[in-house]
Amino acid sequence: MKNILEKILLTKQKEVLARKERGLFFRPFWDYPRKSLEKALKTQDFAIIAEIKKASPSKGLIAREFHPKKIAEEYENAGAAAISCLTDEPFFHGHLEFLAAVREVTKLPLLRKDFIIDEIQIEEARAFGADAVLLIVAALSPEKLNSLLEKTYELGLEALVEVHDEKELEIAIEVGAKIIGINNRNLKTFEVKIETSLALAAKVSEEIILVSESGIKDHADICLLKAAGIKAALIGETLMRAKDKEATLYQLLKGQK
Ligand SMILES: O=P(O)(O)OC[C@@H](O)[C@@H](O)c1c[nH]c2ccccc12
Repeated sequence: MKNILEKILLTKQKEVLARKERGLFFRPFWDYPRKSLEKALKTQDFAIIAEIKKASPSKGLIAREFHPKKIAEEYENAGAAAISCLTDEPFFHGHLEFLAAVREVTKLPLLRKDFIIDEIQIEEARAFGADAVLLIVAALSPEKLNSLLEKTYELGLEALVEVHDEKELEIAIEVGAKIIGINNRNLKTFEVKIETSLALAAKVSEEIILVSESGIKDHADICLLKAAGIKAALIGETLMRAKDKEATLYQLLKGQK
């Protein structure tokens, strides 16, 4: 039996091949002023990257009503530092067009959240309005990670490099990642443990920006992260399920209404 990450990556390889056969089509959109994710994460006391995600393999359908532009506006009004938008179609019900739609309404840095295995997906990310891309260490050889990172910088984008354990963290540091996401969710088993972030944070030097990802549900979680010296979190489900996203984001940060 293949684990879910292996399944997703197989599907992704087919997607990339098909895209290459069709050729890239560019939207007429390219000189949008890029926003720095790094800067946005540094300027707040605790920064939240708010995620737009309709469904996931671990949770199924998360949001029945789904209007990416409206959600992006709510996130920006609520004081999110940046927005992450899922573009994977088969497993997360995302779309590249959601990214472009969100770009039209937000000035916040925008992250393309997908399983990136090929340079062409970074060109797409830029073409559809992203400022940054996610690169998952578990999905790539160190050589491929390196070349994707180079491509990212060459296109004027930034990368959130995702790790889940100490070995992956070492690789991320080795390739010079400036922003490292620690995924609390094991992509092979779906198990979520915030302790993953707490334990790995101690091994990272101050110049690197750490983002704790997945399973963050309340202010108590954020207090734990802060105590471990982590200054940013990527939050999807908790916000996507909230009727009042503004109030929920405020509660996450402040612990009260
Ligand atoms: O919805 P959550 O538990 O708050 O998690 C958000 C984010 O961390 C998660 O969507 C994620 C982390 N890494 C990924 C890689 C691909 C797709 C999705 C993800």
